[in-house]
Amino acid sequence: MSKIRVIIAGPRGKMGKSAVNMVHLNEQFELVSVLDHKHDGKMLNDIDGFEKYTDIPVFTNIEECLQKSKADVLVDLTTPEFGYLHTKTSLQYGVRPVVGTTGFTKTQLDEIKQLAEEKEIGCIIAPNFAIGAVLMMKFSQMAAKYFHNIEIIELHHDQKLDAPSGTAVKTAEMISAVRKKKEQGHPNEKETISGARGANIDGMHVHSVRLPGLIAHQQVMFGSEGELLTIRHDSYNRDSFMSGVKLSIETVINVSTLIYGLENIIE
Ligand SMILES: NC(=O)C1=CN([C@@H]2O[C@H](COP(=O)(O)OP(=O)(O)OC[C@H]3O[C@@H](n4cnc5c(N)ncnc54)[C@H](O)[C@@H]3O)[C@@H](O)[C@H]2O)C=CC1
Ligand SMILES: O=C(O)C1=N[C@H](C(=O)O)C[C@H](O)C1
Repeated sequence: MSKIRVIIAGPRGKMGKSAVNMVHLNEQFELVSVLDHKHDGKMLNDIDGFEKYTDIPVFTNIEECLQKSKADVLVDLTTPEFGYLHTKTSLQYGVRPVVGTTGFTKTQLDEIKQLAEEKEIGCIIAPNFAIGAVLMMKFSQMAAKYFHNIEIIELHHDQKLDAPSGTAVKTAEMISAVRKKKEQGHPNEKETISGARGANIDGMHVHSVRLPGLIAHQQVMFGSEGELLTIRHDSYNRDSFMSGVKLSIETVINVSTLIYGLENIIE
């Protein structure tokens, strides 16, 4: 069987570095190029820390990268603004996106879905690639059938650009799909300082903590009379996300629509 040809966008980032290594170590994948916003025309092994990855060109222009690389899959681990541009352009060129980048709006997700369906090629957008985090979301969805009072607390490193996290938004969406419509807290509740009750997604409140030293953590708290259920997941390093990236690359080759969330592909 021929190898799956992969481009990684954002190779020098925290996630990008782990993804470059994972693709390099997997025999069924071939890293054909990387998309960066610097180092155009260089080879990846010219960049400090990447000496062992030979014969991999660096592009800064997405269209040139897609035209020259003959790739099957583009893995995007960049920023909300560029991740969206890369995903759309990749679909336009018939290269299947696997997107870990978070912070897309609902409208952007709808546009991407429409484009993937028009082009009849797969696209996977996974707000969280860690299997434990996907289980945390699924368990939260199960618990929400029995506990209707829910607060979500997500905790991340202080370099994160988007808040709330993609995982928190996805968790709230999955809960909303099974929970009767409900506004959390007292009906007459008033914030004396704006933001005190966090973001409100379908009546659920989401609190974003940003601190150096943290990686990626979330707890979903379910309160009821005399009891509290807390479902928590912690990622302690970026390798925790790599089995999900690998599964997504393998899966995106065989689908022809947008899959939003790894819970739709893990059994
Ligand atoms: N789905 C998941 O499981 C996970 C998703 N993420 C998301 O992945 C994204 C990246 O996260 P980190 O690696 O922690 O961030 P980071 O800031 O360490 O890396 C982002 C990289 O993107 C690069 N970049 C920026 N603009 C670019 C452009 N126009 N073209 C190419 N590269 C560009 C930057 O140079 C940087 O190296 C974020 O949106 C984050 O929320 C992070 C961890 C897990
Ligand atoms: O920026 C991060 O680090 C992470 N982002 C994703 C999110 O927004 O949920 C996934 C994970 O939480 C790490």
